[in-house]
Amino acid sequence: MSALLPTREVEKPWGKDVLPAPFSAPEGRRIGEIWFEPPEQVSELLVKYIFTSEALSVQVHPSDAQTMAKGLGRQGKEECWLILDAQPGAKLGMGFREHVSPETMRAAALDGSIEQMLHWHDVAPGDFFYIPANTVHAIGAGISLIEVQQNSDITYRLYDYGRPRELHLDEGVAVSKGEPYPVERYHAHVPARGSMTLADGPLFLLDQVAGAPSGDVASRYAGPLLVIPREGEVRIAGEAIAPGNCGLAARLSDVDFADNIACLLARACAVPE
Ligand SMILES: O=P(O)(O)OC[C@H]1O[C@](O)(CO)[C@@H](O)[C@@H]1O
Repeated sequence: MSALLPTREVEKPWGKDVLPAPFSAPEGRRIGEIWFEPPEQVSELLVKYIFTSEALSVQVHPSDAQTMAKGLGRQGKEECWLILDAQPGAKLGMGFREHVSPETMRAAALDGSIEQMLHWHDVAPGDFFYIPANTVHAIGAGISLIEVQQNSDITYRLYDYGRPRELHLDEGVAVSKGEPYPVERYHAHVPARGSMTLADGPLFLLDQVAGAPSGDVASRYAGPLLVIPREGEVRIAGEAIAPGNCGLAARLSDVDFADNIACLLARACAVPE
């Protein structure tokens, strides 16, 4: 079986007609996301590339506990973003500048002023942010990023810049934290080549490695893992996986890390039943 995960191109109103190499958008289609279909062995994680020409909705995702309480099963969505490219002035909105009540949040979502109430951060390639469930957020225009997230498609849209898509105000306000996002806790700068732990549980692990992983990193990656090459081809059980793809390895020892490669490694953590 091939290590290469199948991809899915997702059209979005905020996507791009022309994608950066090695990707390409089919003629006349505005692609916002490239998904790598989660394999059975790492079914808890979804990896995406996201490309924006306009801002995404102002949105929020629920936690596992919240979706389980609603009888939806484990459908929480925490996510994290590694910025690959950002036009000058490109921004991410994360959390609020000041505390807001649910009533104020709802009214601001309805009249659009919620956009200005968010705390917007300028971003550049190498910026990394972890977004816990319940954080109100929005990805701005002019950004390419890699997203690693829990494998859930529950997004509650609070505001969509007047685009004719459904909003989810009741569900969204109910799970939103009306507070600032602790950016110093959840932000890191990731050098293009270099090894660094980006997410260390409790839901998933994410590491960047340049060349072979250290013994410490290797010891944390027992079992199946996802490999996302950033620079150079990575071989999984002899099969070359190039940047722009995502591969599944049954075990770390199946991955051949040449000295000149940089890639992301991801695996899900065991969660209590
Ligand atoms: O509802 P929108 O604006 O299309 O945004 C949904 C997208 O936003 C994200 O949650 C990123 O914030 C993606 O995982 C998701 O596909």
